[in-house]
Amino acid sequence: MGSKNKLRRFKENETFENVIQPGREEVVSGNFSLKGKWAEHFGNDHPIVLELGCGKGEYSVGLARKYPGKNFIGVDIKGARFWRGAKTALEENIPNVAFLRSQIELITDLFAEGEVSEIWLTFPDPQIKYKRTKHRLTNRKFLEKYKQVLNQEGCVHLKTDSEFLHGYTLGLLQGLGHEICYANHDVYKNEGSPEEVLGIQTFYENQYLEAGKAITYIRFKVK
Ligand SMILES: C[S@@+](CC[C@H](N)C(=O)[O-])C[C@H]1O[C@@H](n2cnc3c(N)ncnc32)[C@H](O)[C@@H]1O
Repeated sequence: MGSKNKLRRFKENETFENVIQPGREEVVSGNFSLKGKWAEHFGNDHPIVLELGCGKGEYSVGLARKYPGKNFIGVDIKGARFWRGAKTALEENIPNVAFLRSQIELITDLFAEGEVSEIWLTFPDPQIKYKRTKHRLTNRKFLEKYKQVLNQEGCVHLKTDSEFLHGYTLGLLQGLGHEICYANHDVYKNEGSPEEVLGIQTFYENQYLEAGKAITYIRFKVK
C-alpha cells in the first residue's frame, strides 16, 4: 500500500467512532480510560471477545455479524490494516465491533482482570527463530497475560497454518497443565470443527488455502 493511501486511512481512522487509538503513555501509566469500562463503550454488558493481531479484521467483523449478543474488539498495531474492518462495520451498521490500535503486550493495561470472555489468535506470525520467541503470541508470558484478562470460563482460540506454532502451543499447554478443549490439525479435512472456525477466512488464511496448506485450530483454557 502506498504511503498516501496509508495516510488517508490513518486520517479516516481518527474520525471512526469504532476505532480507539490510545497513546502509549496513557496506557502504560495505567490511565487508559476504557480499562474495566468496555461495557460503557458498547452501551451493554455483553461478553467481550478479542482478536489479537486482527490485521484487516475479518474475524472480528465476521464474528460480530454472527453473534450480535457479544462485543468484539480487534487489536493490532497497524491502523491502515484494520481500517478495512472498521470501515466495513460502519458501512454495514454493525454496532458490536471495535478496533483498538495498540501493542498486544499491553493487554493487561487495556483490559481489567476478568473483563474478557474469549481471545482469538488468527494466523499470528509463528516467530520460528529462537531470538523471536518473545514475540510468539502463545509463549508462556503471553499466556499469563491472557489468564489475567480472561474470566473464569474464558478460552483462547488459535487458528494457524503453521504446523510449528500448532505443535509448539500444544506441547506448551500440555507441559504447563492448561486445558486443551479441542484440537484439529486440518480443519477443512477432519470433521468436527466448530462453524465459527470453518465459516470465516482471513486475508492470510486465503493465501494459505490457495497454496494448499492445512489450517489447524486449538481451543484452550489457561488454568
Ligand atoms: C500475520 S498477520 C495476520 C493478520 C490477520 N489475523 C489475518 O489472519 O489475516 C499478524 C498481524 O498481527 C499484528 N501484530 C503482530 N504482533 C503484534 C503485537 N505485538 N501487537 C500488535 N499487533 C501485532 C501485525 O501488525 C499483523 O497485522
